[in-house]
Amino acid sequence: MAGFRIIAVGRLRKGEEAGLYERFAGRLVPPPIVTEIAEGRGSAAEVRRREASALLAALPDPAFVVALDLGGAAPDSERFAREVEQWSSLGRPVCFLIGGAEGLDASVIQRADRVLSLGAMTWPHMLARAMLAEQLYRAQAIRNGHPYHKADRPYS
Ligand SMILES: C[S@@+](CC[C@H](N)C(=O)[O-])C[C@H]1O[C@@H](n2cnc3c(N)ncnc32)[C@H](O)[C@@H]1O
Repeated sequence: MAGFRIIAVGRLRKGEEAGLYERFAGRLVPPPIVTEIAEGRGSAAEVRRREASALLAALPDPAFVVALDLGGAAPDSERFAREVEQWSSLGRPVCFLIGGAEGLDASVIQRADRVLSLGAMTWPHMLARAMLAEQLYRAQAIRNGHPYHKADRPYS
């Protein structure tokens, strides 16, 4: 399967979030390519707009864009694994976009082919990056029948 790209606002500094991200991203074959966008300045709307221009400019052509946003659909892990496989079969670079403290601008949501929620709670963007890496690794485990994913728990 071709690799994923993560285009995210902010710099992941050495620390616990980076360790968590590396733990899962390092198990992905191939590991994701990460592009980091500088945090915008100004009012919340300006920040979103500036970050949106940089995020959209960083997209390769013809990207399949998955925007991480609270307003998106929240599939379970098995469904996410199936979707990831389907997106990967399109022959387009699959790019996950993660916003900064002010969230993603409407223009990014409009450009997205899919808007993905990690649940109804708001997570810090660096944690969202690590959680995305974990779910991509889980999707890989589901696809490969690896025991990392215990499909029947907690019900069996
Ligand atoms: C601190 S959050 C932004 C919060 C902002 N007030 C909003 O409502 O979008 C930073 C980024 O992390 C990601 N994020 C945080 N929680 C998320 C969730 N539950 N689902 C999907 N993405 C999330 C999104 O990309 C978001 O733009």
